[in-house]
Amino acid sequence: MSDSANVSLKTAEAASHRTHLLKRMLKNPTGLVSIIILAVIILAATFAGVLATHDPNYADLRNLLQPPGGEFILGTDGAGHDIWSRLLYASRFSLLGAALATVISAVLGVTSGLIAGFYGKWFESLAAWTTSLLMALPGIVVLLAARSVLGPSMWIAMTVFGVLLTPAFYRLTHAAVVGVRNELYVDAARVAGVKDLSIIGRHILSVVRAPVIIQSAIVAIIAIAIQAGLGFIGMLDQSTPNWGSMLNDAFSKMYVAPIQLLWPSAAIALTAVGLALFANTLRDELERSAKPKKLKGKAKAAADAAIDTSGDAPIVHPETDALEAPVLLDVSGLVVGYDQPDGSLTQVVNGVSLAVRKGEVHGLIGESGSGKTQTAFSILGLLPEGGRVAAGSIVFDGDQLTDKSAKAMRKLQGRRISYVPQEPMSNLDPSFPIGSQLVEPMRVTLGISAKEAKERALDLLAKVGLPDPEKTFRSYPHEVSGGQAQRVLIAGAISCEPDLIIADEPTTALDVTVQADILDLLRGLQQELGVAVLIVTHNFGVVADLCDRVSVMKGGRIVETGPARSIFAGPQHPYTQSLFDAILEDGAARGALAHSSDRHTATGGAQ
Ligand SMILES: Nc1ncnc2c1ncn2[C@@H]1O[C@H](COP(=O)(O)OP(=O)(O)OP(=O)(O)O)[C@@H](O)[C@H]1O
Repeated sequence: MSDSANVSLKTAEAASHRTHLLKRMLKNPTGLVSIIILAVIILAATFAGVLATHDPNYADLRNLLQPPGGEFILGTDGAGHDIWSRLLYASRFSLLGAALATVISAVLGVTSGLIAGFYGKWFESLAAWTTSLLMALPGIVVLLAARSVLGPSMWIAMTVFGVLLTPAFYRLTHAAVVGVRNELYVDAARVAGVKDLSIIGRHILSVVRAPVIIQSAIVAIIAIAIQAGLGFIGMLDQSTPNWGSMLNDAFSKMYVAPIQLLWPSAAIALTAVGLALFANTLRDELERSAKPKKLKGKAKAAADAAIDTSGDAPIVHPETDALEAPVLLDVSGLVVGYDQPDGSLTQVVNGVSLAVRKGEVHGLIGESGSGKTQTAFSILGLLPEGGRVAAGSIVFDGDQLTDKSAKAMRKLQGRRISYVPQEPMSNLDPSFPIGSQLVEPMRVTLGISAKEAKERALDLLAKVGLPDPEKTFRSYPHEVSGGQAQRVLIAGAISCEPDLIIADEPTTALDVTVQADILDLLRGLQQELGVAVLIVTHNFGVVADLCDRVSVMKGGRIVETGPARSIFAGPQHPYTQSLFDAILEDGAARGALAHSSDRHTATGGAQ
């Protein structure tokens, strides 16, 4: 596609996104109310010259304090001004003043927050110092001082006020940017040569967008209130009507014509309500459009009706050993999918069936993207947002898991089904010592005391081969190696004596020698505890080392399944053959599957 075609496609997409956003805002009752309120106020301010029935500054001394109606729609004030006309011009004045303060504080605060957060260094120190200084200044005193030095102009007051409120935007932008500046995707974009401005625009602005929208509404509302306050005490230019001076006039005639207080008060209150509701709805709708959509009712039924599980049946190898153990986990016809905005379902697992017997190690092997993790996450009840089990069943020890609520699943997670993740480091919280991360789950799940949980944690750390359990217990995650962190997570996984451990590529993030030790550890523990293991891998070497049974996945389907030794002896599906060839090219499997029915045992020290 040519560059110009690309550009026009992007422009069209952006325009359609904006139209969708406006449509969604209008469909949302709160959004609709806020848009109506703000539209009325903005239109009144814009067309004040047309809508006003009198000159806002013309004082008709024959018509003081007239009630609403007739020639004077909202009556006249104590000086004979037409309230309707003054209210219209005052709206223009107040809205523009609030917009000026908001734009100044947002532009200064967001820009400095982005630069300080993204680049740090001296600018961050300078910005932090300036922010602290601005926050220490008493705002109203500065405004009064500015008024006496620079005059009664509302524009000057709102400019000063905008600068004073800069820290509000700076702090939230800075905090959000610091939170994402070291994310791996930001590093990856930097390494890929993406320019800083593009990284900020694409990865960082999207993070600060929501809080900035809410902050803008808050600042605009405060600016309107401050303006009204300054007008009320007569600190603003008297030649231009403003809501504050109208309030002051009404206040002084409160006992004679109390209704006059209503008009400027209603204008201020309605504007504040309109801005707050508008910002909330805009933020919600923007966030909603960034999240995957969950289909409901008829749309869900239609998507489910279109589920496609067609495809070749898997090659099933006959049982070579008479396995006596009963089935612990029975997955049947599992379909996992992600609902799409157009009402369709993107299937990522297409009718997977597999069974894991008590005490057996079942390998789920396949290329990247074949659906192994999605299958494992469905069993754990941990599918990412937007994903769902669209068909099929997952029966664990006689219990149907697909019907269970998230709360009911939490009773199984950790206690009866535990999980060993792929990336040990990102699964430990860097803010807490390792010991507390083992102790807390045990206290909650097993209901034991802190002392008992600590003793148990130290035993477990010793059991998973960590040379100095006391030291590891006190260490923070950054103080241990990747291999040690994985041992800690394995200790966590067995801490509540589960019936099934789901290990998702538990050695992928580790170096080769550590991988071997972790596999040895898993095998040793599995044999000692008799726990069933479903191990996700893309490596037949791991299968050779650990597994009794294997299911080979490709494109969301199981293509071949059976006892590991039988598949090793004669892989039948071309895809299984290619996976098998890959391991032979890399070197022989460590396991002794090809020679013996006993999986070999080796020892390895902690890394
Ligand atoms: N949150 C998501 N939304 C939509 N599709 C997803 C999501 N997560 C995964 N997928 C899709 O599901 C498919 C299967 O992914 P899965 O993570 O199960 O693969 P995998 O076999 O475990 O691969 P790997 O070995 O790389 O982890 C992929 O095509 C992926 O694009």
